[in-house]
Amino acid sequence: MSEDRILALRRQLNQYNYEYHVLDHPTVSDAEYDQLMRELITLEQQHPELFDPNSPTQRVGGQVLEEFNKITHKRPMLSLGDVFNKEELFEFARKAEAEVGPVEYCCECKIDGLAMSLNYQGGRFQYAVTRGDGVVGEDVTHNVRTIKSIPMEIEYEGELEVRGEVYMPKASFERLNQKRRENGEEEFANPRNAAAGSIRQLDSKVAASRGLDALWYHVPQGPQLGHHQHSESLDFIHSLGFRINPLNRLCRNIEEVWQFVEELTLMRSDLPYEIDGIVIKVNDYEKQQQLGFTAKTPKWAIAYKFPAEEAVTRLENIFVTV
Ligand SMILES: CC(C)(CNC(=O)c1ccc(Oc2ccccc2)cc1)c1ccc2c(N)nc(N)nc2n1
Repeated sequence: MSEDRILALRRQLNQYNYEYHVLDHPTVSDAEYDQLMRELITLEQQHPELFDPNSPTQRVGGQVLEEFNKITHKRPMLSLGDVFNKEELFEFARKAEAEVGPVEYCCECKIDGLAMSLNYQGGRFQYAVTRGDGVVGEDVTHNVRTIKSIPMEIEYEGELEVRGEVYMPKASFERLNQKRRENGEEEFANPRNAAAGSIRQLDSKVAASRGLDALWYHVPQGPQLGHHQHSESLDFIHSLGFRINPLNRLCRNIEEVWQFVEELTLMRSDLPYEIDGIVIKVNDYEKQQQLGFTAKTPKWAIAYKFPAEEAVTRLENIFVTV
């Protein structure tokens, strides 16, 4: 029966997407994947009554919007306070530990992309919304659907929100600017601008061509799922089929956090994506609750920011030309 075949093909192709884009471990050849996809496209054309926006066939884009709708976040997407050196970082830790005693920290790369919130209901992807001003963002569902490492179906029946960063890998950025140079178009200044420009395309075929990816780090339901960011929350997000950053690290104290900062400072240029800092979070949710928030930012998390690279490059140029 065609409907059974369509549902089976969708499940199978979603599984192959997960293996290829999340596990980096495909179990079928591209040829076999393409053949199944062609079969599903044909069957869906014969059965328009079975159209499903979450079908694997819809991930290549094709929807062109007139404008972006706005969506109000169910919970605010908070911003982070910044620190710029070791002294300020240690002061952040001293203040937190003065209030709640010794704490462990979860350290995560601060990917230089754009913050995104995904909504799922009944195990199915519903919409994606940008951070915007933290309260209201733009509905970019049609473009986020083309990011193949984002699952369209998850094993979670209730309503779930997952937050993270959509970004353009350095390799995609180089390819895109190479193409723009060849077409005499203006190049993007950096991967962050390129990602923001791509996710704000009204034509999802353009977004689909940009090689965007995403990494996830927050579920507002976190405290209901366990007691720590690392690793219950991160493991939960990963178990649902989302990509999380393997570089996330649990640090037993602020000295270990500083070791991690020094390590990442050295390896930053070799990463496949740009980072503009490291996010350091008090790992225990009860202690996060005790520390609370300022007007706009958590008192239990901080962003350690790297010195801006282009500034360093410019200085080098000045010395070189002199
Ligand atoms: C820590 C948090 C701000 C997420 N947390 C939240 O957004 C958040 C939001 C409401 C919360 O609780 C409230 C619930 C209702 C009202 C107010 C707060 C708790 C956390 C954040 C922000 C940016 C991040 C980034 N660029 N990279 C990584 N790796 N992690 C990041 N983490």
